[in-house]
Amino acid sequence: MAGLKIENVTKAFGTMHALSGVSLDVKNGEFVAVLGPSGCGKTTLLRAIAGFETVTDGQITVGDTVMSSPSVNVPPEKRKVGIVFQNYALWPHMTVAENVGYSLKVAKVAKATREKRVEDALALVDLVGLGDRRPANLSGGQRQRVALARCLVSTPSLVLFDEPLANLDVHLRASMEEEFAEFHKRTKTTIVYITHDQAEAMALADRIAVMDHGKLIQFATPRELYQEPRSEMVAAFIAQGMVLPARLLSAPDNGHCKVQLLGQDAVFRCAPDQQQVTAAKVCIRSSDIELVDGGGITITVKRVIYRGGGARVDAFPVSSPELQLTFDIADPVTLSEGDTAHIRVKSGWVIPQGIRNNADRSVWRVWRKGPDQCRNFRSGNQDPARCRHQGRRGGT
Ligand SMILES: Nc1ncnc2c1ncn2[C@@H]1O[C@H](COP(=O)(O)OP(=O)(O)OP(=O)(O)O)[C@@H](O)[C@H]1O
Repeated sequence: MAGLKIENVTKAFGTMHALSGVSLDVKNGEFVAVLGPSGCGKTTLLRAIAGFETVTDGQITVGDTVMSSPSVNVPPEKRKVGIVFQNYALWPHMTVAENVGYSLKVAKVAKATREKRVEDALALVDLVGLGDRRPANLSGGQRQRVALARCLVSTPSLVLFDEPLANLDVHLRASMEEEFAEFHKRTKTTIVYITHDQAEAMALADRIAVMDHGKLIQFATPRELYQEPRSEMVAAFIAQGMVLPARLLSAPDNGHCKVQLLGQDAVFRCAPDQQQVTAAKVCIRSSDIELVDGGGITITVKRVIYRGGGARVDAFPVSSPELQLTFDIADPVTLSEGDTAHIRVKSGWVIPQGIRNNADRSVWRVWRKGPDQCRNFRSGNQDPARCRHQGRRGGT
């Protein structure tokens, strides 16, 4: 197995930049998920790593070998990169063993060696004894494992998964998730796993690369993405965090800042180098909200959905009806639509404002691109802090 280094990769289709300055360092044996909304560039990145797409700029290295750059393009079959596709792509007229051993047969590997390697690959994915079956006589999960064995048989340097569970029903997905996790633990294969399903990415990956509009927004562990999102996009995308405006009342002290949120003072977690800005954005999770008898933030309940054991409540603060708050309450559920209630926000995270790494820099570009340079072209909001720092900050 080998590591993968993606340095400043850009891929343009005419004037359309499917990838813009993407950098990722995947360690040998690491499981990295690439996550993002539809059209963010996941498939283009996978195709560039596999060699199906050239790069316009930047460099892709597997182990010590440069595979892609504007002047180098190692063909896919010479990259030793295995791919597991969403639709399995198995030959229906071949047995499982024939499917798995096909590439070795084409490469004219001797029969005895071929059989041994097929057997070993089937053992790796727990399919011993099923070599004589045809794909039609396998379950969806077993077919996906045959596809994985087929890619492992040629001892790849790394394996790319292209939304491998997208075609499976919800129960099978859960059990395949477990199997992939177990497979990775056992074999320490370097894996790049493309998905738009964040639960899947969170469950499987050592680190997750969150992409948006062709850019890498944050590359971090699942826990860090959840607890310390470095941008509004990541905060809102991961586990549907609530992004709310707040006032920052103090400089960071031991990883915490005083904030004023919806008229209430609170102490939230913040980056140690959080800048002193007046207009901050904070991210809170439903578990950060608790009902209180009185005082706190007054809310109006918009919707209550019973979920067994309790309910999910959508509400808005009376002082800022344009905002939405979502939280869970346990049985017995006493709230209903139109009720007034009071909540307290126990904790939260101040979304950092500043640039510390490549992923953050790409967010900054988002801010600079609007007709007004201090306007976020996605949210349409203006941020005075961005305007103030604009003269100092680089990045285009
Ligand atoms: N060959 C191409 N020619 C022109 N534009 C392309 C081409 N391939 C991809 N794109 C564009 O590049 C952007 C990124 O596409 P890509 O397929 O990589 O996104 P994705 O994140 O995989 O999306 P999805 O999750 O929907 O598959 C999209 O806007 C897409 O239309």
